[in-house]
Amino acid sequence: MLGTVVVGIGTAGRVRIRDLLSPLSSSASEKMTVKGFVSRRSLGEEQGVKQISLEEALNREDIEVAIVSTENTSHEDQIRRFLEAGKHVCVEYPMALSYTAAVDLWDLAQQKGKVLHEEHIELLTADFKQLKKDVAGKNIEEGTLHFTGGPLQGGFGFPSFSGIARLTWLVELFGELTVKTASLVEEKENRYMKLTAQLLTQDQRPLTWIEERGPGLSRAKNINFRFDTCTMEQLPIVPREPVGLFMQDLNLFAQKLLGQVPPAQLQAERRRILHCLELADRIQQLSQESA
Ligand SMILES: NC(=O)C1=CN([C@@H]2O[C@H](COP(=O)(O)OP(=O)(O)OC[C@H]3O[C@@H](n4cnc5c(N)ncnc54)[C@H](O)[C@@H]3O)[C@@H](O)[C@H]2O)C=CC1
Ligand SMILES: C=CC1=C(C)/C(=C/c2[nH]c(/C=C3N=C(/C=C4\NC(=O)C(C)=C4C=C)C(C)=C\3CCC(=O)O)c(CCC(=O)O)c2C)NC1=O
Repeated sequence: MLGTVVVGIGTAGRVRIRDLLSPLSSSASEKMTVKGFVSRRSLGEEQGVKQISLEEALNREDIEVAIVSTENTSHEDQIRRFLEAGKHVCVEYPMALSYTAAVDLWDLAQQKGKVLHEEHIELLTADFKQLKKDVAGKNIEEGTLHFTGGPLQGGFGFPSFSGIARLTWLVELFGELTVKTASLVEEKENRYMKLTAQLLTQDQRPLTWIEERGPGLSRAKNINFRFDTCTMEQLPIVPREPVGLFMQDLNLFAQKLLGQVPPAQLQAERRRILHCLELADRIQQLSQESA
């Protein structure tokens, strides 16, 4: 059994503990067992699981795996510590708030011979899986992905990083991209922000990504994809799948821990993750230059 610690008890961390306590039967995650959790607050217990200190989590030999579910600004440091301590790491996206930090972390994981896995539940949703099928084989001429949501608490980093899931959608659908322009409108007093990035596909087709957050904005993604043969103006409407998103991700991570994921798939994932973080970095740079 792979002893596991969960770090950070927010929405994601609680779901991680829940899933570890009742893994999907006959799945790789049955090989994981939760040994404790780490929090900066004194919580004592969570779902019957005991709080332990970060030091204990790093030093205990029966803990081989860490799931990092804290706010984004602390991911890099926590991943580094757990990898240095010889643990495998699963981190909620984004793994870091700069491209160079992410490259360093992947190098460290390789050097230590440990699995580094970045969760991407946005790729596991039923609507995305259908969208990917619908887009396959079509030629994009121009497209927009407009995300709206409520304001984020502090610690989530620049919006191209906290919104990496949208960038990851675009890259999964249309291939590697370049950034043409980017700008950020921020009204701190209103807790409002809007990031607009102009991207280009390898065929020089324009894609616009808008990430907009403010009070009263509900969590939604609007698309407008113009292809040579048709236009898509809404996400496919499909029922939710029976297995939860974080549970699907846990299974994928567990399969990596058990060596069941082909190297080519691991490499492709790593390349996509680094590409998206490089785009996020460039978007941040251009936004700050244009400000
Ligand atoms: N909630 C979701 O559905 C998803 C979340 N994620 C990722 O999971 C991670 C955690 O997100 P959530 O659980 O939703 O956030 P959250 O805000 O519910 O939880 C974050 C945890 O960090 C603690 N925290 C935040 N700032 C702190 C500070 N400055 N000092 C001490 N403690 C602090 C909070 O108390 C909480 O325990 C993020 O990286 C996010 O991008 C990724 C995909 C989906
Ligand atoms: C209800 C309040 C609610 C909160 C506070 C919330 C937080 C939240 N959801 C996220 C992603 C996400 N959250 C979800 C889904 C959910 N996540 C949930 O907490 C719930 C209940 C669902 C519904 C099934 C998905 C699928 C993602 C991946 C990114 C995406 O596709 O939008 C993220 C990561 C950053 C981001 O991509 O925006 C945060 C911080 N999501 C919420 O819905």
